[in-house]
Amino acid sequence: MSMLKIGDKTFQSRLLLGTGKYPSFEIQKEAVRVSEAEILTFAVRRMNVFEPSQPNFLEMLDLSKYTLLPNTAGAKTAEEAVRTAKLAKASGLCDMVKVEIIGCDRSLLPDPVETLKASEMLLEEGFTVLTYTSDDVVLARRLEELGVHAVMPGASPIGSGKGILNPLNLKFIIEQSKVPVIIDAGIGSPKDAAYAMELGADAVLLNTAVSSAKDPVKMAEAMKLAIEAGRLGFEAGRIDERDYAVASSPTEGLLPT
Ligand SMILES: CC(=O)[C@@H](O)[C@H](O)COP(=O)(O)O
Repeated sequence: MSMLKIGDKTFQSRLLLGTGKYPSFEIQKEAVRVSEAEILTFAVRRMNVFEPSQPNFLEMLDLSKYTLLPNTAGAKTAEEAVRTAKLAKASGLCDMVKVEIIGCDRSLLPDPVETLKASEMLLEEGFTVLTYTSDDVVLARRLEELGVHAVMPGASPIGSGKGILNPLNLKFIIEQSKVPVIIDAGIGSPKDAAYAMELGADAVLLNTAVSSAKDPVKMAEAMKLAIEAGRLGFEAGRIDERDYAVASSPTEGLLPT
């Protein structure tokens, strides 16, 4: 299977894992292990990164094995997002950042205007920028034109588990993009993850589907396998769909009955 390239980094795994809402750090650690994810995202403002007295999941990991992807969750404006990203960089975490600026408290959908602005500001500051966006095709193109290193359109609202609501928009975004497209948010089950990959996505970022599953460790493995299967299927090239049947066995040269 081909590798995933984001900015100047390459990855074997096409699963990016969020780090919130696990029942315990032990279960989370095991889920991360079996998922074989190499990129872990976490909300800078929720991780006790700057509070040494508080428990911090990152302390439990061998960080040399992972690329950390700090995200700006909690920011409502471009300026707040930039401040958060700079804080993460100053602490030596990573110069990659996931721009996440929520514009609606109920749907948790991103604010397109602030998202575009923050992405531009962070690119100017030299960050490797991965931007969480809605499945808006034109906005995804504008982000790519700015120079972001990956676009991350949502499948459906964060934590909803509704899966892919608009496959056509995702297909358009994938077709037009020269940077990686990472389907982010709303994945509910392995079938959604496989579908995203079969559409041609470069990777999937998910959190709730694993962390809140009855058995997060099993689900982490299921997601890993689904993403691998979906990618392989995409690379193999699926058959065309047709309305009428075509016999699977040859119809010529049959023995007389
Ligand atoms: C962890 C993270 O970055 C989330 O904001 C992300 O969008 C995942 O969404 P789900 O929890 O729906 O997978």
